[in-house]
Amino acid sequence: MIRVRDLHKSFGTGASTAHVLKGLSFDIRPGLMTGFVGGNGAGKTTTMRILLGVLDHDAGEITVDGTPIDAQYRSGIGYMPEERGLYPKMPVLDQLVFLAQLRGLTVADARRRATALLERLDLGARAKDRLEELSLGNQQRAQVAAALVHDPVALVLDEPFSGLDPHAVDTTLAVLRETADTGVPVLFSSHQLDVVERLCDELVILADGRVRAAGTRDDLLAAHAGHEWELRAATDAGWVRAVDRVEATFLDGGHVRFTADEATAQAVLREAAARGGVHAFGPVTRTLHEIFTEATR
Ligand SMILES: Nc1ncnc2c1ncn2[C@@H]1O[C@H](COP(=O)(O)OP(=O)(O)OP(=O)(O)O)[C@@H](O)[C@H]1O
Repeated sequence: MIRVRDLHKSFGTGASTAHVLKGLSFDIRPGLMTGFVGGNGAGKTTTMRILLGVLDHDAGEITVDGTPIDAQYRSGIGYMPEERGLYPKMPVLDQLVFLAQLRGLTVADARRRATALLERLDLGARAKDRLEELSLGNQQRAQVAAALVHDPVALVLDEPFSGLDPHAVDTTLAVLRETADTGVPVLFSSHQLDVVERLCDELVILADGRVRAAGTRDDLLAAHAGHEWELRAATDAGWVRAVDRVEATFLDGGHVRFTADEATAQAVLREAAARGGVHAFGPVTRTLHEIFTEATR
């Protein structure tokens, strides 16, 4: 497991110092896909660069299975940087083979792995094309292949799904999922909450240099469930406002939303039934989008 603890990072000096990471802590578990989400400038790319060692941190600790991360482990990480980084003029297959060789694979193994990956990512037919001849979405897939080609010990991917059509998202996801299933920790950042919600096992929500919420989607939904209820009564529900330990958050005729503990909510339900009937009643379910908006406010 990769463990990030109390990470701090500032840019600049004196009055222009920007404290970007302010004690960031989270885990990237082996075999799971961890989605790293946060608004623009939250510190996702900075954190990933520190993980890869291309940027130093000011304080804090990163460990892998309990020991401080080192250059050897870092050299085995598959990284897809925000600024991308393949050569536009070089054929796709050739540069994947080159990258894999740089990471220690033999030419034969490099070629075998690169060819298989391109096939898996639906890019087999473009293997001999120069990168610049590919559409942006296909270039993106080639970047994913580049992060995977050397059989990485971990994956750190900055916005791997941006610009991909839904089919390409699914294809890429399947490849990443297979990699995670071999026990590799996978961290990917994304602005697309719907994509993250669908694709990742765990989420880390970042705001203002700190982790604001983390866990599985269900953990987050449960932790932020609050105690809000929705009642659709057959008759006017204005009386709910006067009930002890109840706070109405929305009221329109027989439709009311209110916060209350479970027992009080059940008492409201019984009262509504006695007053003329109930069409619907239940807890208000939150969306991940609402949780994200609240956590990053
Ligand atoms: N080399 C640098 N020098 C100065 N400031 C920097 C540097 N790199 C990042 N920053 C600042 O750090 C903050 C966090 O940036 P970072 O790129 O990590 O955010 P992010 O969460 O990846 O954002 P986005 O989603 O927009 O890519 C920003 O305010 C950015 O301007």
